[in-house]
Amino acid sequence: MSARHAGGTRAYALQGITLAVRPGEQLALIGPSGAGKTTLLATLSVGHAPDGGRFEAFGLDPWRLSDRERHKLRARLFLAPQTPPLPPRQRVVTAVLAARLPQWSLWQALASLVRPAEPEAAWRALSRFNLGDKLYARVDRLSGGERQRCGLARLLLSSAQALLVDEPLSALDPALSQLTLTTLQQEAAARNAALVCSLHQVDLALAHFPRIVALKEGRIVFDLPRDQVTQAMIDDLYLNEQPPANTPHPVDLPAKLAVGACL
Ligand SMILES: Nc1ncnc2c1ncn2[C@@H]1O[C@H](COP(=O)(O)OP(=O)(O)OP(=O)(O)O)[C@@H](O)[C@H]1O
Repeated sequence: MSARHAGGTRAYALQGITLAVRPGEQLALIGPSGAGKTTLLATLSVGHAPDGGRFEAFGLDPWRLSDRERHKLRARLFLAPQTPPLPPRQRVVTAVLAARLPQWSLWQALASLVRPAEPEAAWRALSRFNLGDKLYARVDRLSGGERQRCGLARLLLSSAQALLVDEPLSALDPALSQLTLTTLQQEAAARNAALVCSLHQVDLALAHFPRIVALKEGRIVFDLPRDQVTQAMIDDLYLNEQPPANTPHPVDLPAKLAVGACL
């Protein structure tokens, strides 16, 4: 399977990806910035159409389904983006309960905007991420890490069977990082859901996940059980990710940059 983005150069963001994830399986996606982790998660969650090859979710090709059927299929997958799209003026309780929308009738959904339908369920989900005290806080008053966990609490309230999580720890301290990964893994195990989690923290990926998939420049570099991943493989994956020893002098700038052309 391959994928590219509409804008920019139309270069492939993913190329020749072969990946099968079984129910209940837990894997970490690692790789340098720009490797294609977010694009892969968006493709797996049926948010981004592949540009070639074959892709199936739960045995169905989502892009051959009707809009209605594809919508139904999407409810079986939950993508937790790195920055959750939470309406700023909403209360946390309402934002978290939005995960229930696919399970509610229109009237239940509208009524819940006025009076939250299941505040206890939202509180339980938030508490698992140590955020129960923010139940009635406004979303735009949360810190970055609190927003991130609020987005993950939504995942707990969904009924998805595939949990796709993009860099859940980017705004969290070490203790909360451990709690967050443990909670996600317990939840996935409890519902026998697949868990695919992109991480920049290679040590945590290796400590928590039995299968490690490494991406670089849109391709899978390795897909191995963690005990077969060596330090040399990791070093190689992140090779060239260090800042250059000599920052280019302004006179070396390409002509386009020098005149500020950005179109
Ligand atoms: N909306 C977009 N339009 C055009 N190109 C994009 C878009 N989103 C991502 N890309 C490009 O696709 C490639 C893969 O990006 P992607 O965000 O999937 O990488 P990533 O591994 O998640 O990176 P990071 O770790 O920095 O989040 C990059 O070259 C990026 O510049």
